[in-house]
Amino acid sequence: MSLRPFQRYFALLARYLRPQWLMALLMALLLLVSIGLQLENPRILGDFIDVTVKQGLSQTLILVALLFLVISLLNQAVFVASEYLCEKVAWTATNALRSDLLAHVLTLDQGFHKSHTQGELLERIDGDVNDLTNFFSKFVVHMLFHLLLLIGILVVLGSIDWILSVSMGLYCLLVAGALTWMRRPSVDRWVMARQASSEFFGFMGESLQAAEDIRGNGGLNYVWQNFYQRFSRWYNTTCYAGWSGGAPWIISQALFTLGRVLGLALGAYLWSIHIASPGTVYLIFLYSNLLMQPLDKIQWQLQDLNQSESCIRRIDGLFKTSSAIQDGPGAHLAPGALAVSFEQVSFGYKQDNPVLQDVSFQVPAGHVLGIVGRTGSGKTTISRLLFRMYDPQSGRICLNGVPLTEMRLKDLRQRLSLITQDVQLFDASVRDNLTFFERTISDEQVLAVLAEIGLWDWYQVLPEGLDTRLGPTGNGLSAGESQLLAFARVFLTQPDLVLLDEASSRLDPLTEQVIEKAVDQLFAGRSGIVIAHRLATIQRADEILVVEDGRILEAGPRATLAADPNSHFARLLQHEQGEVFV
Ligand SMILES: Nc1ncnc2c1ncn2[C@@H]1O[C@H](COP(=O)(O)OP(=O)(O)OP(=O)(O)O)[C@@H](O)[C@H]1O
Repeated sequence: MSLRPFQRYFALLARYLRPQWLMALLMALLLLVSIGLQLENPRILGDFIDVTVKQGLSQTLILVALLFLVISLLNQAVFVASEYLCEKVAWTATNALRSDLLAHVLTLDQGFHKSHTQGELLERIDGDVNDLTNFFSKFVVHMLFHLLLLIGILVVLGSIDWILSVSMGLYCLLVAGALTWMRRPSVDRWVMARQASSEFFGFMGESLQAAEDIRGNGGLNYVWQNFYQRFSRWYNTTCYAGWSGGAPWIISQALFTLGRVLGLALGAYLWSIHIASPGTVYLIFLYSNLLMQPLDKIQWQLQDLNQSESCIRRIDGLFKTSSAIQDGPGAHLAPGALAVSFEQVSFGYKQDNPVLQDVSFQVPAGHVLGIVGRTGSGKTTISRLLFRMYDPQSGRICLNGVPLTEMRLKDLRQRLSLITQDVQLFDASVRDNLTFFERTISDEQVLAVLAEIGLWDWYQVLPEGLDTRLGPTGNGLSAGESQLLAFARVFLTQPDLVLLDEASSRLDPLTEQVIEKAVDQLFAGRSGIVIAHRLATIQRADEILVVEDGRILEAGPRATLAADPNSHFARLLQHEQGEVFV
């Protein structure tokens, strides 16, 4: 049998139990005490029988009975204390593992996140770890506890007669071998069951998120059908994995019965050759019975390990998934407005499906670039590349002449801000939603920004001011108000390059006018990129880029292009009446 899975288990255990070594030590001590007490009680019972046979009812008998009671009570108290410690150790370890997994998943690139549903990731971060609770607490402790108990029983049996410990020891080896051999096949079945559960939760997450659209578009039947199919698959694979553990259980019960018979037979044999008294024969029977307890528990733990192993494999796999976007060495960018350059950039979300081809343009520091183009022409992709959500397949992108790949991701993203039409709000206070949990931003700064962008009236009716909770996904805010909050965030972070991707698309003309003034202030002393369908929203742009099918159709200073009647941009302007879409 390969030792690799065990190396994996112990690496994981060592990593998450080491910080709690004191608690784990205490747990081990209680364990030893409990073993001692469990081994002592049958001895007392044996003495009780021998005293009864020799002396009949006597004071010694009462003392022996009282001792038996005290030790039983003590054993229960030790058991409760050790269970408490097990739970504590397990929760601390699994919580640390959960946060490490979450931190790792958050560093993974956009490509990874687009190819996994939120529900699936939740199940992998929480569901898989949840199933390891027993592994972290009971597995080690119980395996250790029951192995020690098993050794203790064999030693005690050896103290009666060596034949007892040798024969029962051989029997234990036989049972352990059989259980290990039967354990392997069901691991893969548990992996399938875990995958089916991730897919089920992935689907549920997606459906709940889109509940409004599904109801509105009559898609309930589709949801029910899929719910049923995925749930059936989860149920069937879990049952299949569970049943595959049934055969080892039945065989182990048969082996345990064999062990009890062996104990009785050995006791009878020793009694027949006058080595054992009736009390000792009973003692041998009790210890043989007691031997079944560690064997049974070890068997159950090995069953549980099947499930744990499937989770450990998946957790391992997640940890081994690395981001396609690697952090740069940390090139420094001078403070102030940033110049942007795209140099022959080509990119596709899939290798053989180019979305941008040979795109080159420059935005001098402090200038604003307007990007226009038809739906699906690649405008948003340009902003994603600038944020290094993805890396281009060829060409390079620079800020102030420094390639993005040379910069630390954190430094890069601190210098840029992006507002899109999809504003992500959190179930947190208005303050936290605006400052993105940054405590160094004062309330005065927040209030000044709210007044500046026309949200003062909205703020004044908030029941608890900045402490008002917005509720899940910004409950209670209109789409336009959410977009205004996104503007407020950017005002507070003071970036050096601002990207607006259809940022004012959900605002009414009056609110847009208010925001426009604020945006003029925002662009002062900064560089900007504005992606827009409505030409009116790129009035302030210095340069214009017209994109079509992932290529640059036209580029140049806005004034020059507007003045050239042959330019594509001028033709678009000529056709613009009110709201004309490009
Ligand atoms: N995550 C993704 N995975 C695969 N293909 C994508 C992904 N995002 C966008 N695309 C595809 O890339 C192309 C360009 O998309 P992009 O969002 O950049 O266009 P756009 O010009 O911003 O469109 P719109 O004006 O509608 O926002 C489209 O064909 C789109 O289907």
